[in-house]
Amino acid sequence: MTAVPADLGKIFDYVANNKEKFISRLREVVRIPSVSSAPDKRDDVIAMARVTEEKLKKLGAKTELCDVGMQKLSDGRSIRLPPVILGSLGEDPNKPTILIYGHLDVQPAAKEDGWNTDPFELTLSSDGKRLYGRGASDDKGPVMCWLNAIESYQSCHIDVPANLKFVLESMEESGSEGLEDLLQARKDTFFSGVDYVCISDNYWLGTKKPCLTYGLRGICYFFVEIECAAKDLHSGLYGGVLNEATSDLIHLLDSLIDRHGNIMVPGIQDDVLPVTDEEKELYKNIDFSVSEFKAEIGSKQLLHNEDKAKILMSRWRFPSISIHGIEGAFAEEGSKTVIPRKVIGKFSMRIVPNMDPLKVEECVVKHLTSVWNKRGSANKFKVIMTHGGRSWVSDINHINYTAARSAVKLVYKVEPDLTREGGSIPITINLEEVTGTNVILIPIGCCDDGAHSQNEKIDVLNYIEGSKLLAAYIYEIGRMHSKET
Ligand SMILES: NCC(=O)N[C@@H](Cc1c[nH]cn1)C(=O)O
Ligand SMILES: [Zn+2]
Ligand SMILES: [Zn+2]
Repeated sequence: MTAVPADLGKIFDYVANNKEKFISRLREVVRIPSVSSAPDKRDDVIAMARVTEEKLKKLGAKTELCDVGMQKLSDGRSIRLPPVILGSLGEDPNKPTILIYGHLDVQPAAKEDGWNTDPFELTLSSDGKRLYGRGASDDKGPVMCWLNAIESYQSCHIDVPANLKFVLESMEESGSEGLEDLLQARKDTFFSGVDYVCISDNYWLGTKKPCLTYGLRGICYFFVEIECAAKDLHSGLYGGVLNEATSDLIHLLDSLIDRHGNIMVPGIQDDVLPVTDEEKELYKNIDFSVSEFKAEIGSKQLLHNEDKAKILMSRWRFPSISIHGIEGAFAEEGSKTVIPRKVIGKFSMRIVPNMDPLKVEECVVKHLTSVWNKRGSANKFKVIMTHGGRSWVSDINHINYTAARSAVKLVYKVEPDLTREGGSIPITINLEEVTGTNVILIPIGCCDDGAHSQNEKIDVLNYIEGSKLLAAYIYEIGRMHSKET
């Protein structure tokens, strides 16, 4: 393994010596409940953007809070979308320019959902190893790692070897509404002259070995709505006299996937590319333990039980459908005997390269409409795709990946695995298109961080070494780019 250059060594020491300060930085932002899907939290989402903008300004960045318009809510109201931060630090024509993307919004979280601690109060575990809190790993922790890295360069009086541009949005967990239009509007201004794009918004495949990620699935999100009455009804007085909305909905949802996880929507598999022999080889070398994976999710039996490649392919390169919930259905404690008047089923399909969200929409709407017509219910039926984002696969031979691999080796002293991921960051492909350059995902946290789940955490080690990693990545881009040009 190569030795750490002296300047980078100083930066690594600074990061290590400022662990407490960097943890406090994360604590301050986890405290802001910036839940993008909750309209009543919109002021907090905006506050989070303002606080982060101030932090960037303190580091000397030029910033702009960009208005991206209004959001139409399902009840017909409109509220302002949170602003997107565009920032730039350095404009040296002799340096490469890296565009950094991150998001400041989080998934909802409540103590009653089963958190052991207040989700919006960053809490250190008693052994001092883990930091619990919503957004600790997805994605406030990684965004703070960038700030920690820049502060470390500046405090060590070491020139940052790249110009940095930032695009920090606050609607990622809700389909990145407004961002695509902003990218298009600023294509020839802010987003021009970018040499490399880097995103830290995903996770290691396991808990021990770092990885770099070159592919993501896309996502098509659907609402299917059934209405059976003008008001909620007493099931003793009205049960047995009408087709209930919830039964109709469950029938529709059950038509999407079979017991083996096969998607039953006709046309969906048509565009999925066959697995090549070359691809099969790649899966063989990936460090992934099926038993650890099963233990992590707490599931006794998987669909492809002991087959590592099949499990990874099901997560990374085949489509899947998940049913997320039913709005309007009784879900609280107790035994309420209600017939809900209207229910909305929410499900999504993760999509893979060569699949088009518009075609997916067409297939799903056609399938559900046909199942509905066969059902013969007199109720009202509506299905819509609320957002559709494409998948993304990158070129791992680009200098962006060479620099990141080298950075991982400098920090973690291992060669990273190159992975794809089943989650979606739909804006990734737009960032690639608008800048016309390569995108890399550098994950900071571990697979067991519990993003979107109860007790989300980031390991102190990942947060601190992650700050070093991003500093080393900037360093290696600076070094390799000047060699290349
Ligand atoms: N860390 C990335 C992430 O969690 N992305 C979300 C994106 C999304 C799309 N629609 C709703 N959320 C994901 O679920 O993959
Ligand atoms: Zn995220
Ligand atoms: Zn997320």
